[in-house]
Amino acid sequence: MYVVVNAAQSVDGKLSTRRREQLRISGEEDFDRVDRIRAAADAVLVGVGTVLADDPHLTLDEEARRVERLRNGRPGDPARVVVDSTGRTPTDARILDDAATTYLLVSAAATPERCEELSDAGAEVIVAGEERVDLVEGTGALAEAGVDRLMVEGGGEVIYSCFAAGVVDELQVYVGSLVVGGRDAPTLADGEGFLEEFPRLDLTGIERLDDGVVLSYDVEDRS
Ligand SMILES: NC(=O)c1ccc[n+]([C@@H]2O[C@H](COP(=O)([O-])OP(=O)(O)OC[C@H]3O[C@@H](n4cnc5c(N)ncnc54)[C@H](O)[C@@H]3O)[C@@H](O)[C@H]2O)c1
Ligand SMILES: Nc1nc(=O)c(N)c(NC[C@H](O)[C@H](O)[C@H](O)COP(=O)(O)O)[nH]1
Repeated sequence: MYVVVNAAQSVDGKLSTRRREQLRISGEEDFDRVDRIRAAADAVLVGVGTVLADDPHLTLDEEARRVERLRNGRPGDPARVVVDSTGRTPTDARILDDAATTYLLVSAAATPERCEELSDAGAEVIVAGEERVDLVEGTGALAEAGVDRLMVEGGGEVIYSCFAAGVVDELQVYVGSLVVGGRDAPTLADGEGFLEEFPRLDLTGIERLDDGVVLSYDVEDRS
């Protein structure tokens, strides 16, 4: 499986404000770039923190891209994936509508009752890990379900865990020209943080879009 992480951050590395409310960092050109990455992916993954904060839909904005996928024998929209240890995704979340398949990666900490409620609401529930979702196991299960190309759209906790699990191949970051600040605002990679063996990146592209810049990287020595 090939995994590409995409996020939009302020110049000081924040994904949103300290209130963890959705913040529009990207402009039109960058959202179009995001839509292109989604269109190339078999599935788009977010953490439950992002579902609770943003209630994202994660489908394609551009109808022509949906038509092109269908013409190539693929589902019109990529599948959606939520990393959600205990199954906190609301059953009326937009991500659970019938626009595309939605996988919920839960851990053994999710009760069977909650898993049943979520599968009744339309989710394909996959158990991976004991307390928290194990992303090596979870991405392995997605690969078995036919996901060859996975896009990770955040948030900061899940992006950190993807790097810690060694599953990331590529990172694209849009740096918007604003300062958000706040020691508690989510950043590109939160979690516990690395003390050694920092993931090293190879800068492959710099592009000016809207009033910001897209930085593209390959991950070196993916384990
Ligand atoms: N600017 C952007 O590109 C962008 C993208 C996505 C989200 N966001 C913002 O980020 C914030 C949400 O990010 P976040 O970091 O709070 O949440 P997140 O989306 O990264 O979800 C984290 C949650 O997932 C669950 N989880 C289960 N297993 C896990 C594992 N192995 N590793 C990590 N998490 C695991 C935990 O409940 C954890 O709290 C919101 O404010 C949202 O608006 C911004
Ligand atoms: N690329 C990008 N630029 C931003 O400025 C921003 N706030 C996000 N945020 C990502 C987050 O995951 C959002 O929830 C989804 O971008 C919403 O996706 P939908 O439109 O509902 O499909 N992403």
